[in-house]
Amino acid sequence: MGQGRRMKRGQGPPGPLDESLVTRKRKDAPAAPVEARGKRRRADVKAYNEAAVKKEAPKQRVSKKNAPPAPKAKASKKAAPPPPVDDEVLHGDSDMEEGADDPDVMENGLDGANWTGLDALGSASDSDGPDLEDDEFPESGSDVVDSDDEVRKTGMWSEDEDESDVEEKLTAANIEGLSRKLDMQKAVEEAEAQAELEEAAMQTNIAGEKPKVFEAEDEEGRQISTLNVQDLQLLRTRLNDTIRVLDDFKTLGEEGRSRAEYRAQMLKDICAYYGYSEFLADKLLSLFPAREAFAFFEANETPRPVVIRTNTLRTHRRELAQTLINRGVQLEPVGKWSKVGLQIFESQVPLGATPEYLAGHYILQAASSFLPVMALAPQEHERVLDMAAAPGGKTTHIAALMKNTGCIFANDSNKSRAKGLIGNIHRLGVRNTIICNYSALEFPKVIGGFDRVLLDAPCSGTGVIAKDASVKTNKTHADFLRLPHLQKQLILSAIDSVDHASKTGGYIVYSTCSVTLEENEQVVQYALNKRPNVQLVETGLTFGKEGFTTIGGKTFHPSMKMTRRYYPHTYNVDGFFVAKFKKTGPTPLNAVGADRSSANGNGQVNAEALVTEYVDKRPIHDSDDEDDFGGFDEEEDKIYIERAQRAQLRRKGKDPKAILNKNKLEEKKVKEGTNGVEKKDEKVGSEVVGAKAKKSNGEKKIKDSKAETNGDEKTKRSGAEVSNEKKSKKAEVKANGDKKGKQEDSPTQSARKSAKAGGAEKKPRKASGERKAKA
Ligand SMILES: C[S@@+](CC[C@H](N)C(=O)[O-])C[C@H]1O[C@@H](n2cnc3c(N)ncnc32)[C@H](O)[C@@H]1O
Repeated sequence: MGQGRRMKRGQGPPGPLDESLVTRKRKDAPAAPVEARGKRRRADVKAYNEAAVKKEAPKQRVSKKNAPPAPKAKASKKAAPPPPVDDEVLHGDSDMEEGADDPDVMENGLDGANWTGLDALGSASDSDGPDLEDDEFPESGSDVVDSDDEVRKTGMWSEDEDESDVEEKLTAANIEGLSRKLDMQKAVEEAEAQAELEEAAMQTNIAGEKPKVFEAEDEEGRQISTLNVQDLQLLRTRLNDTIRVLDDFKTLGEEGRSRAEYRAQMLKDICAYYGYSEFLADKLLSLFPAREAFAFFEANETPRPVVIRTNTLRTHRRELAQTLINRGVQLEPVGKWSKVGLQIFESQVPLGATPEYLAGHYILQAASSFLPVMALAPQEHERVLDMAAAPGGKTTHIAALMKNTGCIFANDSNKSRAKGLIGNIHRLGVRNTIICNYSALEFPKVIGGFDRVLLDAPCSGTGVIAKDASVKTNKTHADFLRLPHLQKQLILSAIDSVDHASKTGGYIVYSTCSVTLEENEQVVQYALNKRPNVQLVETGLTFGKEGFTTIGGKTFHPSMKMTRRYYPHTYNVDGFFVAKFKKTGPTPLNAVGADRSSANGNGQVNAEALVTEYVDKRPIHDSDDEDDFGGFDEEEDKIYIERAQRAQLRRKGKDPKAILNKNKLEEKKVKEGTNGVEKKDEKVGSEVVGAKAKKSNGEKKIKDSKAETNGDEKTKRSGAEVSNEKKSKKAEVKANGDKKGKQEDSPTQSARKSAKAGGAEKKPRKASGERKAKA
């Protein structure tokens, strides 16, 4: 925890829920701006929001001292009108099992702070799909997968109630608990607001007077640069003054001082006040105008609301809400933008240990983590790859949207995290998911041809500083080289793993819980440069700021505005980034040189491209359009396939010679016409051995891929002197023994390499050498 955070008033465990907001929310239209409250930080954020709306420099200081009196929300239970008719849903992202280090993991603290309100963010996107509709109005015998009927039938809502009835009752049940707290909260806030006003009256600069930001000493003669714990208030005052000046530099700037000097002072003060390293504070400060940056840093000091996502594979939202309310949980739907989430205001039971939690009726998940999955919009019966899936918040959401149909490959390179993924998948009743433990860089060699791919990339976590304050100080320049490099490689893997010809999909979603350019726009731009066969498309998300097209002298492709940015200070969600691509065609052979650098004024992407080792991750296509990728050498493939078959059969204790000879005989017959139609795929026992069989399903694909790899490796190891019988025999034994078969090249790649290395005619010779060796 940084110094600033430690020292700051009101820091530490999440504060109590400000229920005045809840009441206000019920009273006001959902999209109404949240009223300022007594707490200093929130007043600052409000001031920022107001300034942004009015687009004029605030005349007064922004701090709590200067904030206008906060209108008090009426706390009375009676005063609360019925809730909006539209059903809002709350959801969260990660599970408690997800581990404290996971950005998705929610803190246990409950804080209702919601100054812009998750409920004011537009309506749920289509991607929440019919599941969610069902969730709203479940019929008996609906699509709930597991039998938790006893939990579901609670009598709060009868079958024939309409939506508004349901909402009214849900609200009524909640409001009783909420209003008690509201009364207490109201009294505290009024006292606090009054104190702040008095304090502000004493300290506010006279309007129009130029703030003296660069005074070396405060009025008591202390050096401002050596401000200590007791001087936080002074630091804050100076921060406010600096921001005022930067807002209206012409009028308020001191003579002889440049903007850069004020900015440098602000940077210094932010580091001191909030406890950031100068490196990171500078990076974050550069993303926003001064006032907005301040709001961002402020928001990072407050926990985000606790949210749970209803698992529609097991229950319906309103039934879950009813059950939890009965257990003493105060909750409310998150907003119209999602139909599966519930925002938790207070709970008398640990949310990670309720019977409903253990039965998989919900998962604790940050609201922002819904967004990439909503953008992905997986369809029933599709094949979906979640490349970095652990601990599974998004995988299980995808499974719910797909109603447990189709097939999800949930991959994570971290074995222990993958175990958490397994746990969540079981708990939530997901049955359409295969878990893998590869580096995602190995895709699509592991398996490709997906309808959709989600890459929720490993990142620096600058969007979740409220959850993990260590990010403030532990991120270095090296991290912002290493992570973007990995992200760039991963995004190419993601693109190459998608089937551009998918009838229902062909989409890739890239997301991070970071707000830096390096991990977001620059990665997306890199993908556009390297893969001209993708383009950005709308995410379908109903809120979020547009991605940057120009910032700080950098220029990105105009379509970057279709990406979405989320910030704690604008939406009260974790900082997040979401981009959606559509793959429009196969990756061309000249992908390395593919360049859209005209879109990038600073040439940065190209420079990076030069130092980025190109890894060919084009999909191993098995369809008829393989020629698009340079074509196959059938003869050569046959040799590889045979080797793989032999190895496979030997592993199974069968005699490869006998079986393969028999096959050859049959093949000969077929070719001679003795056997009717020419067959391409043949079977040995129950094993599919034809290269083209891999298109039939994922499992077969993996088998073939492994088999091919064995053959490939063997070729490599035997080298150009395969005529040496001993060597090739050894190589074969080695390759066959390598059951796991660390995958290296696909047959296509291998063919390309060998063609480059010295002509196709060499290969058959090698192979015949090996055959001789075996004989
Ligand atoms: C942001 S987290 C994913 C959170 C997950 N999508 C969810 O919703 O629960 C990033 C994950 O990437 C994994 N990871 C890091 N490098 C990887 C790689 N090269 N291949 C696959 N996964 C990787 C990490 O282990 C981590 O679990």
